[in-house]
This record gives sequence, structure tokens and C-alpha cells, in this order.
Amino acid sequence: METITSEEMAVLDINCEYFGLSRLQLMENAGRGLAEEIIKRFKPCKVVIFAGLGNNGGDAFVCARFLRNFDVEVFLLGRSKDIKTEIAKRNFDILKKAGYKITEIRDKIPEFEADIVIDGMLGTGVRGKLRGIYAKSVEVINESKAFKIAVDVPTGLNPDTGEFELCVKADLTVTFHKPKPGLLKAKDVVGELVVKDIGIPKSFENLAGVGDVKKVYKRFESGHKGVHGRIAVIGGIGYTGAVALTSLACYYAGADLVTTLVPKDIKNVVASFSPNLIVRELDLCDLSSLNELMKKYHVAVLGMGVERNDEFTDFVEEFLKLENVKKVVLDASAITKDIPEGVECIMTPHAGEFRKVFGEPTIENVMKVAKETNSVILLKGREDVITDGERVRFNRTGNAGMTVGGTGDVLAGVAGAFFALNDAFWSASASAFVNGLAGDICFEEKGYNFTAVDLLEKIPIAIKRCLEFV
Ligand SMILES: NC(=O)C1=CN([C@@H]2O[C@H](COP(=O)(O)OP(=O)(O)OC[C@H]3O[C@@H](n4cnc5c(N)ncnc54)[C@H](OP(=O)(O)O)[C@@H]3O)[C@@H](O)[C@H]2O)[C@@H](O)CC1
Ligand SMILES: Nc1ncnc2c1ncn2[C@@H]1O[C@H](COP(=O)(O)OP(=O)(O)O)[C@@H](O)[C@H]1O
Ligand SMILES: [K+]
Repeated sequence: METITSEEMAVLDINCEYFGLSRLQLMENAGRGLAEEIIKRFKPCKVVIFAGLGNNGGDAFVCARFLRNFDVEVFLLGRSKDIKTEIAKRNFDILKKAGYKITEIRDKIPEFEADIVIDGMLGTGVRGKLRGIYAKSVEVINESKAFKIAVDVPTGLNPDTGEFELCVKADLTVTFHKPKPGLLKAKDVVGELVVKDIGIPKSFENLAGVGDVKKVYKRFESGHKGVHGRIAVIGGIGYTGAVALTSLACYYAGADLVTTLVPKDIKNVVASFSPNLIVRELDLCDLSSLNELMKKYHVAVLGMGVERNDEFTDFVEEFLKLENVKKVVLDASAITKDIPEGVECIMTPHAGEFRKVFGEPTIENVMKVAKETNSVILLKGREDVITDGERVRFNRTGNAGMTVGGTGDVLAGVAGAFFALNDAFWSASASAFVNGLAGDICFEEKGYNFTAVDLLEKIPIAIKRCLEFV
């Protein structure tokens, strides 16, 4: 049975909202689906709902409305004013106005008789050990003779690993959209497992969205310089602008320090583009000092502004073998079949570059190559394809103005910055989304005729828009 982790579900949740399918609709569908399963199994009887303060509780509040002829009572684990989310609060208030019997529980759980207990306390939002009243409630529920139904996940179960200390021993677990992996590993506390569809279009699971960016973007309050990423950009053999675009894009996507390595003869030209640039001489033969340098860098981004030539191809092959090279973004002339074991790699070819090295850029072939090279491939185009050989994501941000030269250099820099603090797959997906969104912001202001420098300058705004989306 196909599963979805709680982290992937959280990304999907936000992306649904972004694509117009609100979380309120998802909650309504979840609660109704839960009620359907109860009505299928039981005649009207006494139901006690133990509700948490998050959306797991929210689902249970919706469910209460559909248990029309049942005698439903709600135990809220906390104060109603502490309910975490607007949609859960909204569904709570409806029950309040409708006159449902609701008891706010501080530390003592009232005696109760029930035929059914619904566990709407914690779902995929559970973190660590169960706090006070939650632990007590689990014990009381497990001691009761009622039929126990868990909403989405039995409270106390780690939805991804299936581990638990104290957990509701459910007779039935009604989960939503797809089971979380942990549910398949804990039969004795999950009981019968039913998966309810909540109306999420299948394609949404593979569509890059705001949720991807919120997942990868990190800012540490107490950060020392460099903690947000130290990137080495290597290229500029033949062209001077590309490496500058990539390097500045790293900064605009959150990196702290970027060093740009270019041949001696263009060092000053590149440095003159911006005071932000730290430009050093690239000596393709001096691999040992490059290895030293890479000790201090999270990611190396290679290949931009390089006319394909054998010397550089050989250099890339040797560079990838260096002991301190752990994460690389390979663009343009650096794209290669041979990625050594232990190097995490994002390759960012457009169709032409892919075809030259790997053959036809069909989805199947791109997945096959990603698998064979043990890398993530971000195949750029009107619709970007991101794959690690198993998973595939598509990115639809961007517009025809993006075909202007240099937009791929910007993308490589954004990918490098995200890669410093994340894995290759999500870094590639989020960077494709941000790059295209920045292009859409340019289009809003200028129409199609913007340049890669315009795109560069919109990267921070695109990221800000994503982070502000709730
Ligand atoms: N697409 C979807 O994803 C859909 C999801 N849906 C539903 O949303 C559920 C996820 O909701 P959620 O994110 O609000 O988290 P949830 O599990 O309700 O926890 C809430 C709060 O509990 C708290 N808390 C945490 N750990 C704790 C502990 N150990 N002991 C005590 N308290 C603890 C913690 O509070 P805090 O740490 O912030 O104080 C947290 O904020 C999901 O399971 C599904 O039912 C549906 O609507 C359908 C669509
Ligand atoms: N027609 C298009 N519509 C939308 N986005 C595009 C289009 N063409 C390219 N892009 C985007 O422009 C960026 C660079 O792609 P591309 O132009 O292929 O790279 P390069 O600049 O390296 O040639 C990528 O983010 C890609 O998604
Ligand atoms: K639950």
C-alpha cells in the first residue's frame, strides 16, 4: 500500500491550499469520511470525542456534525481559546453554537459512559512524549470498554516510524488520503485501518508548490556567519557573466558566504560586477588546494559559463573525487554520467544538455539516468521535471520570458543555496519553484522582456511570498 510521510503530508497540505483546495475543505472531507465509517458500523449511540487543540481535533469536530442522531459529547483537552488553528477553531465554534455538550478538561477527566470513543487528540502533529492530560486521556480511553476509533493516527503513535510508548489502542483507525508509514507497522494499536479519500487530486502530490519552499528555507536566529550556507561557484571559462549570476543567486536564496572561482584572466572582471562577490583564481590543476577549500564549503556549484571542453570535463571528474566534496550542483558543461559514491548531486540540464549526454529527455529516461547516476536531475523547461529516480515532481511556475540567457545560472545558484541545508530532491524542487515564481513576478512588472539580472533580484521576493503564505 502506497504511504505518505507526515512531512510530505504537511507539504501537500500547504500546496493544496496554494492550488485552491483549502484545508477547511480537506478537514470537512476528513470529518465526514470518519462519520461515514462510524455510521456504516453503528446504529445511533453514545459517542465521546477526546479532542486535541490542532487539526486532528478539528476533524473530530466536523465528524460530530455528521453523527446526526448519535448522542455526541466533546472533551476538549485544553481551553477553547488555545485551539491552534483557525479551521479547527471554526469547527469548534459551530459545535458550541449548535449546543453540543462540551467539557474543557484541565487535568481531571470526568467519569463517562460511551459506546464509542473517538480519539481526535493528536495526529501527524505529535512531537515527543505525550504531555500530562494527553497521557492520562490515553490511559482512560484504553481502560474504557467503548469501541475506540482513532482519527488519522492513534494518539501516541509516531506516524512515520510506528514507534510508541503510550498509545491509544484503537479498534479502528480512519486515516486520510494515504496511510502514514507508521500505521502499517503498528497493527496492534491501529486496529482495522481504513483510508478515506479527502478529494486531493492525485497530481497535486507531484506538483512543486509553496510547501516545498517552506520546507527547505531555514533561518537560524542564533546563527554564526556561514551557518546558512557556504557555497563555492566554479566556472567562467569563456564567459564572465554566468558565474556572477549564480554566485549572487546563492546570496539571494539565503547563503551566507559564496566564493567564486574563475580563471585568472577574468578574475577582476567578475569581481567588478558586485562588491558582494568574493572572487578567487581557479587553477584546474591545483586540486589539492581546491580540496582544502572545500573543507569549509557545504556545496560546490559547477559548470556555468564554461564552453564545453575536454580539460574541464576531466577537471570535473577529478574534482568530484576529492575527499571534501560532498554536495555538488552540476550545470551545463559540468553535467556528467560519473558521479562518485558518497557525493550528493543535483544536475540541472535543459533538454539539449540532457540529450547530449544521456539521450532523449523522456520522463522514463530522466528517471533512469537519475537512478543510474544516483543523483537528482532537475530537467529545466516550460515545465521542470525533478526526479531522484524514484520520486518525480513537476514545476509549473515560470513563463516564456524565462528563455532569456542566464536564467539557468540563477536557478543553479538558488539550488546550491537550498542544498547547503537540505537534501538534493527537495532543494531541486523548491529552487525550480522559486526560480519560476521570480520569473512570474518579473512578468507581472515588465512583461516578457526581463533579463536574468531582473530575475536574480526577484528571488528574495519570491521566497518571501512563499514564507508568508499560510
Ligand atoms: N492534508 C492534511 O495534512 C490534513 C490533515 N488533517 C488532520 O490534521 C492533523 C494534523 O494536524 P496538526 O498539524 O494541527 O497536528 P495535531 O496532530 O492536531 O497536533 C496538534 C497540536 O498538538 C500539540 N502536541 C504535539 N505533540 C504533543 C504531545 N506529545 N503532547 C501533547 N500535545 C502535543 C502541538 O501543540 P504545540 O506543540 O504547538 O503546543 C500541536 O500543535 C492530521 O493528523 C489530520 O487529522 C485533516 O484535516 C485532513 C487534511
Ligand atoms: N518556456 C518556458 N516557460 C517557463 N519557464 C521556462 C521556459 N524556458 C525555460 N524556463 C525556465 O528557465 C530556467 C532556465 O531554463 P533554461 O533556459 O533551459 O536554462 P539555461 O538558462 O541554462 O539555458 C528554468 O527555471 C526553467 O524552468
Ligand atoms: K488521533
